[in-house]
Amino acid sequence: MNLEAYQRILDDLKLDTDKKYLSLQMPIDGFDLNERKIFSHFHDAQGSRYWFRSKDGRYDSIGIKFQESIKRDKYSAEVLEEQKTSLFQKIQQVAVKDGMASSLGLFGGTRFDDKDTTDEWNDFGMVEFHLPKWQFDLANSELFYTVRTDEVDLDEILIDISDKLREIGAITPEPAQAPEVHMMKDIFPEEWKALVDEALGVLDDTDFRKIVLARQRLLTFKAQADPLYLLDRLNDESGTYTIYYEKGQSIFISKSPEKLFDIKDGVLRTNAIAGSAERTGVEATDEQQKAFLLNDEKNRYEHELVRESIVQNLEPYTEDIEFAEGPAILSNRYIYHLHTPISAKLAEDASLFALLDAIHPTPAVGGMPKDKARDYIMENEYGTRGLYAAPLGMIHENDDSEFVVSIRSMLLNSKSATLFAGCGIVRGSSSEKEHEETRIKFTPMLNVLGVEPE
Ligand SMILES: C=C(O[C@@H]1C=C(C(=O)O)C=C[C@H]1O)C(=O)O
Repeated sequence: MNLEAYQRILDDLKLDTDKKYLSLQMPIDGFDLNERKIFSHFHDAQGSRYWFRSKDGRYDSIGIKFQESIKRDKYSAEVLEEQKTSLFQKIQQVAVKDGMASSLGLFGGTRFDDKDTTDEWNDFGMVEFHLPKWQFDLANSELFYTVRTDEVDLDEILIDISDKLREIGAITPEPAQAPEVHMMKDIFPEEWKALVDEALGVLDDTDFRKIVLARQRLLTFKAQADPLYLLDRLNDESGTYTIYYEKGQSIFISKSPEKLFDIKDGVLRTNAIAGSAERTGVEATDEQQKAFLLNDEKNRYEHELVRESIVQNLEPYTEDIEFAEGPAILSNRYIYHLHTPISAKLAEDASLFALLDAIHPTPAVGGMPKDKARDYIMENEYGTRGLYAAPLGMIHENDDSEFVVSIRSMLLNSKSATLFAGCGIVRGSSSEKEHEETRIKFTPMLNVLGVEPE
């Protein structure tokens, strides 16, 4: 950080007082920062923080203190586009140096559906994207510091920021303790199996082809879980996304293997993921598991439904859709999936929020046909999905973006955690096997909580 050179840029800057915010972009490579130190330093901002790290490392972004948010109670692509445009218009963006790598982003997403609830999801709105005061881009070692133009002092700001960064860099946080589990139980396990059997009946009798049904496991703790412990544990599983999202009194966490889509320079990339087999950790067995998955008719059928449906949903917004003919194996720590990468060039007039609406929920987490499956889930599943299986991620002014399907996830409120896991029900599924598959899918979140899976 070359403070003198950056100060010269600010000395020449004309502060635009018509804008509400000034957002300064600066390198932070001279400071020894990580998520643990940053969260530890900003503990007072609990309830207004996020960490988002993508699978391929393009994003490793931490946001502290939401300054302003795009919010809606009902999803409307048009209104959200307008809100996004008008939020970015309120910001004077200044880079203290040329040629920096990243751009200011908003973090957030939507709930799975608009089921009206007054329950444990209350802290998270239907649609919310946040502009944080501090946005650390750890992937590129850059910081976006966003303040109100009527509060900024251009002579002091750089010194204040660098003092703060030095202070954060010097922190050695205490080792954090796992939450002590008081009770762990599955929510309505038998009723869930009965619901799967009922859904199988519906699949036989109608044009329904797939319904994804999720269930929950509840854990209670002796005391509230320590965010620093959870952050440490989130580093434990590579090859997945990391979402850690605090809002009000709640924390939502996901270790999803599944990208919804990303957009860079007008090209959209997504993938079909469906079809699962346990990864045991025993090499010979795991080779058999993979071979089984690649050749199993039910899993292949389920996978093709998902791929077909994604391609169909993308068609109105894209040109030149490309994907491989057959699926490959996606290996996660506890589970294998079938997956097919898909890419397409975005049409000139494609809108980000319209695309989001068109793609979500993919049949990997909703079903087919999409709208009927969503209604079936809303009416029949126990509880509310909220952010489980919902799209969460980062968006930018130019529509570059990345969204995750927030599965392998949980909600923490006060002294409890609710874990979510679902699986695709197609003709030929068995409620016992699906119950077992969802049990395996709880493992990543149990691992984050430091709880041995049974
Ligand atoms: C719905 C979940 O997982 C989804 C369902 C899958 C399946 O049924 O085979 C596989 C991967 C995910 O797309 C979940 O983990 O909760």
